[in-house]
Amino acid sequence: MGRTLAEKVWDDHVVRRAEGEPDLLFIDLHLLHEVTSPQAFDGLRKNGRRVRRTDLTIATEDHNTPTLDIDKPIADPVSRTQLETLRKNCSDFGVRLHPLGDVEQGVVHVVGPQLGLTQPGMTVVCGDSHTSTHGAFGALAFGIGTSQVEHVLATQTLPMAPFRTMAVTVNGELPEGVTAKDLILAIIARIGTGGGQGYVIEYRGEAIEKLSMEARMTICNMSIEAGARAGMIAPDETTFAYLEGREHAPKGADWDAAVEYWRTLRTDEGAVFDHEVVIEASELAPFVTWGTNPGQGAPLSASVPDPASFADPSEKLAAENALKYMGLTAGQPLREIAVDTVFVGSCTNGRIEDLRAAAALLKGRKVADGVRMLVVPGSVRVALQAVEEGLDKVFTEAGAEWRHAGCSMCLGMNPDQLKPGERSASTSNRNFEGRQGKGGRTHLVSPQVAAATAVLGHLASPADLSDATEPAGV
Ligand SMILES: CC(C)[C@@](O)(CC(=O)O)C(=O)O
Ligand code: SF4
Repeated sequence: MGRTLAEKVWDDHVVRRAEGEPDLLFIDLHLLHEVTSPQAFDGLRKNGRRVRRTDLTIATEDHNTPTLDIDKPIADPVSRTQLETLRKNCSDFGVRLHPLGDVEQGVVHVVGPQLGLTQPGMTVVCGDSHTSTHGAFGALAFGIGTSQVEHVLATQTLPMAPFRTMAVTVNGELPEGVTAKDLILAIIARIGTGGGQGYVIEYRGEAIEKLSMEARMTICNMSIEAGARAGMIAPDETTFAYLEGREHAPKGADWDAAVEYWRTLRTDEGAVFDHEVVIEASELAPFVTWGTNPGQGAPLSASVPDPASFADPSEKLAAENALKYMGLTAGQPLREIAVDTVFVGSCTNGRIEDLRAAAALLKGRKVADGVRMLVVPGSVRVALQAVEEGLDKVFTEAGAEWRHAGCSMCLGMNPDQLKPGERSASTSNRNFEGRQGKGGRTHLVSPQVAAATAVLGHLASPADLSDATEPAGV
């Protein structure tokens, strides 16, 4: 029987297989950041171990870093300790580090692909659940815990329990104004935040093949929000074009050999997935979350749902609690929800394509009075590219704040936070209670919806900025 893409990559990395034991996989790329690496390095020290493959290991600073006054001492003592500890660990163990201020610094899941480190057919791990981002390249990429970070640092291998395979096939084409973010939010709403539990999801179909690499990264990034171990998209000409010439991508004859192998990384005809989901792209519309998990979302044209409409008792209770925390009323049109903050950034939507999309809508327009908009590039390279294209000027002239690269307001671990009761439209990936700051309320949106919302001051889409029409969505 044929094999799926995920099974092929897995099989190519088994270094030990024994009856009744998990396979031991070789890890091609290990990414580190300041939050989930300190204990792992301490474990190496305690056992007198070194980092087995420093050439396959790279670190960056992103979660605790400020996005303003980056040349000043880090004010917050916890953040300062996290960053100083990472710097000492990387120096002590000989691990490459791109620290705050370095031209290659940025959010770890933006930096890996941009350096050409993430490649088709690789196994990629990081102590971060959004490592699934790298599956956009046809890599088997997944988040790991601190003890697993230590195991990989020490051995460059990882014992892994087997996974099931799920195909999410998206037929047709995304309608105008409907983006990869709307698609992944709709998929999560469809299968639920636990629907992907134990699965590696392969996204397939015409609509997926038409996506850029940035859009594919947005999709794979949020696979974890459906509970999936990883998300993958088969590499193709779009992938190769993105990678060719990047710093760590193969060159010359190595490039040719690599592409020859990468072309084999496709699910075989006749291969059977454990589960299949089919989505009609034409039915989709701009999507926003109303609740406190990424699965509590709906088309922007809809209204806040009535918790009584949920048949499942746990979903009903979750909806009741969510509306309470979010300060929303059942039946309230989502377009009538006013926001005071808009955040464009994160490893979900902080790349140059995302900034271009937001800038295109903000050009010649103003951020609404009373709305604070932060635009935070996913990396310094993205920021430099944006400046070269004049996007920073578009944002500042519209009244938005143009910041330095980092995770920023995606999570409340650095100065960029919501105050209690503040409400944001955010291009990040999690809307949990307090995610962006204690008492903060988060609506997950695409960069396009974020920009339209910033201009109008309430959840809105590009169609609301003009007399364009858009599908209502399902
Ligand atoms: C909390 C932070 C370290 C993290 O990056 C962790 C994770 O994704 O696993 C997140 O976005 O939640
Ligand atoms: S941008 Fe957000 S989701 Fe991504 S790694 Fe940083 S904190 Fe995690």
